[in-house]
Amino acid sequence: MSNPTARAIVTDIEGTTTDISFVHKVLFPYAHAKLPDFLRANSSTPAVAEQIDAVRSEMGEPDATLETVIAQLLQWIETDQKVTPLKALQGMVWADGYQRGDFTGHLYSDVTPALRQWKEDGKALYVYSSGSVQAQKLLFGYSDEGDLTPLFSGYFDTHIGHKRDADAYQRIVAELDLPPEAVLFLSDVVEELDAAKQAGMQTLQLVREGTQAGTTHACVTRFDEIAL
Ligand SMILES: CSCCC(=O)C(=O)COP(=O)(O)O
Ligand SMILES: [Mg+2]
Repeated sequence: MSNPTARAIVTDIEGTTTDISFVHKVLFPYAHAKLPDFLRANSSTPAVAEQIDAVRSEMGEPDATLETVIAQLLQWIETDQKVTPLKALQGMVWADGYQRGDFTGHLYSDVTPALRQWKEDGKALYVYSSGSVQAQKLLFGYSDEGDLTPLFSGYFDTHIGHKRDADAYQRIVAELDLPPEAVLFLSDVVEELDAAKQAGMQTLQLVREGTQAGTTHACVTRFDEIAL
């Protein structure tokens, strides 16, 4: 599989670099367990208070109590909602877990060698995930393979737009200051790849165990099948 014109690679995390089950069986349960006490203890810290207010706005309930906000956040975690303030708060809670060594960021074994090779070959590497930029930096900074953050030139989360929305990819390409066809987007989710393709980007679907191949995007099962 060859994309010789790609000058930058933007990668998704969950289902692409990282096992979905690490996100759903380690990260989400950790956030579910720790978030309530974290919020009760830190609700007046400005960075936390800002996100609590953003949750109230998303709920359309500006006067919601902290306990109502907590109940809403837990329900969003249970149903895997990609709501920006939830993602910001999850990142804050996971920081403690990574720093204490409760877990490391899972990466498939083919990911790190490929990232290192692409970087050495002069490709610029970026991440685009629904997880917050803080959460992305934590996952790669405290990964199974050590700190990989020096490999990346930048990170994008839902502040740039939602992953199934072509506008988000247009904004990413504008920030990279490259023509869209020079940027390759890697993801396991067809709707995300469709949106990136609509924005003019190259696309490649990762079909990891447990995910399904789409119809219109080229597919690989591992990063070492991608020749750039
Ligand atoms: C950044 S690690 C946490 C992953 C996460 O919270 C998430 O929602 C995964 O979304 P993705 O866009 O990487 O599929
Ligand atoms: Mg994914």
